[in-house]
Amino acid sequence: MIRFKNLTKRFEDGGGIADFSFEVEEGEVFGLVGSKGSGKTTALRMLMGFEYPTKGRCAINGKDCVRAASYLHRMTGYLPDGFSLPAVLTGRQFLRSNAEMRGMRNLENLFNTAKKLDLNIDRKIGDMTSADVQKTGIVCALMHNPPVILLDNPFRNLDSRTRSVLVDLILEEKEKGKMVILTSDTVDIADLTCDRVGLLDKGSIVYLGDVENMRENMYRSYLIQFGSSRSAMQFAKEAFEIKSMKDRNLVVSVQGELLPLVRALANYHVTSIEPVPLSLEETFVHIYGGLHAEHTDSETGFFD
Ligand SMILES: Nc1ncnc2c1ncn2[C@@H]1O[C@H](COP(=O)(O)OP(=O)(O)OP(=O)(O)O)[C@@H](O)[C@H]1O
Repeated sequence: MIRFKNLTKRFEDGGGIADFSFEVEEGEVFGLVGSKGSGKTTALRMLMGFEYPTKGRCAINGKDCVRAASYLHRMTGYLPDGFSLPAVLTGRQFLRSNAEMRGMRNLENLFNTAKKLDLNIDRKIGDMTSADVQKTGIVCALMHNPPVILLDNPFRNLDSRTRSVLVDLILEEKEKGKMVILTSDTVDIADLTCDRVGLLDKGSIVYLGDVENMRENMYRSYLIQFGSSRSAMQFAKEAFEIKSMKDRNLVVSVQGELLPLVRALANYHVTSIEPVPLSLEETFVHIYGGLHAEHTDSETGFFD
């Protein structure tokens, strides 16, 4: 189990994290979601023992993350955010040297993961695209089959096809009983992969709970194109929240269940429906405003 107990880190610039207290179990994918500078990287670096807590502690399987850092590194796969790799090495050379450092003999998992991600490991890292560098980092984090997986912004730089491969890889790890924490600055990624999420705002967890629960309460908006502007105007009179209207296009918002919207649309000639992504701010307003947080320490006012 990964355990945060009142974990607090305060940097000189006032940033950091405040009073994290939660647990992540085996077979669970936990998402830390927040905007830039909200403390996601700090939380993972503290699990790696790279930063000393100002207060509180974090532990993995009962072992303190600072005191037992080198022991814990052996059982952890860590993908840092915005890392750089040695440009002169090929992917294969880099991954092999990491495998050697870990004392790995069987490289099957390394090659399989690279293959799933469609990564050519024989290219020089200096000649790789940013997506391939990210894939190399992901292979490095997963290749030794670690029970603990910490992925900082893992979907960064990846195209939509690779994103869905990575979602499958993460879900496979979960099925194997791994403990996974990943970070994201968008809720949709967490929605696809995580069992639970913690929404971070300025270093504090403002909402912690099941993705299922978040999804039920989540607002979603759809851009709906009708066959004619007359149909669009007719639909606008139905009992749905219309965010905007232009010619035969409506942006409609719904909370939770989609079925009522789908049922109502069945009576109209609709030519296309596209989801409109919510900004993190909108998500915060709807989720934080609409739900009682299971745990929130923002009122401790550490950063005040
Ligand atoms: N080593 C450090 N020294 C000083 N301040 C730091 C350090 N690491 C992080 N901070 C500060 O802590 C805050 C949180 O940073 P952090 O990198 O954890 O946020 P983040 O949510 O991961 O952001 P991003 O999405 O940009 O990666 C920021 O205000 C940052 O300036």
